[in-house]
Amino acid sequence: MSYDKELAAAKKACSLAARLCQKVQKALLQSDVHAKSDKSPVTVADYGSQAVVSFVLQKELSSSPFSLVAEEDSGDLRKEDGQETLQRITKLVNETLANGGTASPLSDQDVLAAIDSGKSEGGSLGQHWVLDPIDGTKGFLRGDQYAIALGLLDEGKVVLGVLACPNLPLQSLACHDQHTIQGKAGCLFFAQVGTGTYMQSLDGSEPRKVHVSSTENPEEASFFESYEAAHSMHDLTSLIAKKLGVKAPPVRIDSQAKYGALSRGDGAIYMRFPHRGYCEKIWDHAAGSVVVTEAGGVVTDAAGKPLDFSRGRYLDLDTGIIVTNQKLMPTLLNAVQESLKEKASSL
Ligand SMILES: Nc1ncnc2c1ncn2[C@@H]1O[C@H](COP(=O)(O)O)[C@@H](OP(=O)(O)O)[C@H]1O
Ligand SMILES: [Mg+2]
Ligand SMILES: [Mg+2]
Ligand SMILES: [Mg+2]
Repeated sequence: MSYDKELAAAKKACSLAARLCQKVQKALLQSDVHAKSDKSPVTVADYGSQAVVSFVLQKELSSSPFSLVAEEDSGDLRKEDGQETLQRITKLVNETLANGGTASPLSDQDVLAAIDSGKSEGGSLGQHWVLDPIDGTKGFLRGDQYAIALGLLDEGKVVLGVLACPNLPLQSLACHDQHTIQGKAGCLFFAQVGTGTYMQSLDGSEPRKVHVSSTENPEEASFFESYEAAHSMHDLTSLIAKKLGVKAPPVRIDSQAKYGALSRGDGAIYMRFPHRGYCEKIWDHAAGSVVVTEAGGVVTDAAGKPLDFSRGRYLDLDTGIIVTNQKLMPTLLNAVQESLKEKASSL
């Protein structure tokens, strides 16, 4: 089965959403940042990006039934003190759609409806789009890495993924000082199951096929992890890296830009170990995982099991997520399990 039509719509939707985000990041005002009920930040760009992607997908694929599992909802925008923010979002969405050649101005109500079409529960039957309108909101607020991440589930499996990374340079991160990483145009990664992973610049250069690093020697491998220590245990990853003999310091960047960078071989390993009690969401990994696996990589939980995207909005795992190439995976898995045991026995 080919998903060419869906892929074309997904690329268009993410590229437009990326433009909206770039505009907001340039002019970021403190008043555009709000705290959600779980205290995590959300900006007008998170909402605007979700509305743009949802609207473009529905317009481009109007003949197919539409189901979207997305991070944000419009609850706070419907409150009395959300009206001004909503108007700003509507204006941004309309400007972005008009610049992208998609006319028909949306009302505030249309924007609320577009955002709320992301309330699907997903699951193992039929097709569901999975969207993180801005993954790495904390990175976005710092002026660092973030991604618009869109995947498609078919019968519980991720069959396509698009990652728009507006601040990721086209050249390898290995050539950059990680504190000054900023790309001019940004990157668009896309993968369809069975056909490989491609990368192009967000302003539309010719796509090129990408592959994960082929290194078999963990000493030569560098590894990615979250910038935010609250999102992943940096002490545990440092123990694992030491066991593996990894020489390079960790590359800490926000968002699924890590999966994109790994898919083109900028580094060979990505490790993510949330603190106790955190439950991973499918939109934080759906697009990234297919981008990496189609580039020849492997994504598993810390027990070596593949990620199961068919169980609803959450991934049913509590230990962590590890990503690398096929040759390094057994060595990485060993080091992970030994380190987890050591950590448990030292508590
Ligand atoms: N305590 C926690 N542990 C692990 N992940 C967390 C977390 N709090 C938030 N996150 C997730 O980490 C994502 C960012 O990933 P990274 O750490 O790789 O930059 C966030 O996505 P959003 O920014 O879309 O909310 C959020 O879903
Ligand atoms: Mg968030
Ligand atoms: Mg996210
Ligand atoms: Mg997000």
